[in-house]
Amino acid sequence: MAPMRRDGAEGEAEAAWSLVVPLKPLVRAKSRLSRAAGEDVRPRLALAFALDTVTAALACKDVRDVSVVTDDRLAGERLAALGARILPDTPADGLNAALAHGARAVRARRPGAPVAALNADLPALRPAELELVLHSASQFPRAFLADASDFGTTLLTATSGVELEPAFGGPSRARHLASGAREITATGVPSVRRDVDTGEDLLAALALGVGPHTALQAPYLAAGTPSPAGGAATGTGPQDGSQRRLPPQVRASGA
Ligand SMILES: Nc1nc2c(ncn2[C@@H]2O[C@H](COP(=O)(O)OP(=O)(O)OP(=O)(O)O)[C@@H](O)[C@H]2O)c(=O)[nH]1
Ligand SMILES: C=C(OP(=O)(O)O)C(=O)O
Repeated sequence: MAPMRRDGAEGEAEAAWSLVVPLKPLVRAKSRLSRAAGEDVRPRLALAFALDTVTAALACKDVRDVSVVTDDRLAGERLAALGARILPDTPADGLNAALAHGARAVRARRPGAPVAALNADLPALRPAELELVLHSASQFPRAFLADASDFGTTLLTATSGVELEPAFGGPSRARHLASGAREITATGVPSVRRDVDTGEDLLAALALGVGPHTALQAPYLAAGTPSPAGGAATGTGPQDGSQRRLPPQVRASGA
């Protein structure tokens, strides 16, 4: 008998990854973007990144479901409306505890689930690139994808029956390598590696093409953000209302 797809139809088998996305309360999120975004735009950008990340993840055909671990009420409501499951951050003990909690919750419902932790700050994420990465990951018990700087990690996976053992934060590429996870070396997946921590990162994401939520926020950057040409923008910051407009490249939804 042909395997069942997640929509109940018969067809080609697909890996059914459960994704766990951690998200800090927006009031604290993306603190390194304060200078570039200003304090009013920063939490809105953090939410926009998460909405675009989760929208793209849910559109990936190898993703069965997305659970977001967050205590943020607004983010929880908006992400739930997209179709994500919201889990409170009950450990309240930082990023890795939140991810381990999310992975446990996923497997409490679906014991054999392959699980992937995905950062919430990937506003340029494209479903087809995520699919490529998850396909590579499915060949190893644990695997990870380094971020665009080759310093951190944007995605960590554990196939059925394998513990996730998340070790995110700072130089997590080296930590995940040392833990025995296999590094995913697939090329052509820049959107999955493009996390956004700084104004420069945001410009790089805009150049790749961001999702619609981020595109709505990105034009209103504070004057401290470097210009796309590499020079510093002039101005005195958001306090005096001097903000710079950048033309974001919005990618088509689901592209
Ligand atoms: N649920 C949960 N998510 C977290 C926690 N700490 C970090 N995250 C999330 O984990 C990912 C990477 O986090 P960080 O780089 O530490 O924080 P950030 O908000 O992205 O950026 P900075 O404030 O500039 O460090 C982001 O998706 C965060 O929202 C936590 O304690 N609980
Ligand atoms: C937490 C991580 O990401 P960030 O660059 O957002 O700190 C990480 O790379 O492990």
